[in-house]
Amino acid sequence: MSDIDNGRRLRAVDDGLLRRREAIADLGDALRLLIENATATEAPTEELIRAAERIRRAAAPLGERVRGRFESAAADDLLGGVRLYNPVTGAGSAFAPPLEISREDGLAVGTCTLGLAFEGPPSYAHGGVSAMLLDQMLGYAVSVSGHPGMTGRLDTAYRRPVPLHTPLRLTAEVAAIEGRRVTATGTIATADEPGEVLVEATGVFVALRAEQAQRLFGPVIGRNRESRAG
Ligand SMILES: CCCCCCCCCCCCCC(=O)SCCNC(=O)CCNC(=O)[C@H](O)C(C)(C)COP(=O)(O)OP(=O)(O)OC[C@H]1O[C@@H](n2cnc3c(N)ncnc32)[C@H](O)[C@@H]1OP(=O)(O)O
Repeated sequence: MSDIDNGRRLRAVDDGLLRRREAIADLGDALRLLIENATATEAPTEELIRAAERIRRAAAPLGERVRGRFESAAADDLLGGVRLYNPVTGAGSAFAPPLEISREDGLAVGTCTLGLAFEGPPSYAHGGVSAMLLDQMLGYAVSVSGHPGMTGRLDTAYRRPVPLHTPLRLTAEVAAIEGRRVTATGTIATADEPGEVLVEATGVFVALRAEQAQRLFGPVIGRNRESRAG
């Protein structure tokens, strides 16, 4: 195959991957709409019965070819940090708000709006959801600092309830690095009142020893390398 043919083939692969990622994000949007509407609905009972049938029919073809626990999604790039089904940030995840994270002057800043599916106390977010968002925020700050690790401890202080249907602003930053331990702190506030902290968290992330990483993730990383190569 000539270099030009090779280039065309590579571009076709890239276009195919891009198209698949867009399709996954679009399916994720549809699923999130479904979850929010199914949580908020006061439609007649007959409509609920019909909807359940239609949803089961729509789900069936997706279940015909599935991956197992140790296979990452074909459209993911594990080593490159692309995780389309991350339950907090993944565009393809039905559960994910999704939280969008970027970096602003060394600070990780996240934005999302929580719907009724995330309700704990009436009209406010479930406390576990706030902890999940902060775990991801802190984990992101720790990863981009170049010292990735797994959450060993996450302490959350719930100062005020987190309102649903309200744009939120989250922050996170690394506070200390001591050997394999990285401490990070983070907050949740509303976008309108970023100075009023609703929830704050401190997390300790522990870098894995090589032997630990191999034991926990060896099978997944091995398969990811194989699929990249082939
Ligand atoms: C650009 C790229 C962007 C990518 C973005 C990606 C974002 C991803 C975001 C993802 C976010 C989601 C992330 C998730 O959801 S991670 C999923 C949730 N976490 C887990 O499942 C972790 C389960 N636990 C373990 O695997 C082990 O216990 C770990 C790995 C944590 C420790 O292992 P191990 O037991 O072998 O450790 P060690 O005994 O050798 O101790 C080592 C050091 O660590 C200190 N220590 C240990 N435990 C704790 C503790 N609980 N509190 C405080 N400190 C602790 C210990 O004192 C010692 O310190 P020192 O004595 O050396 O000073």
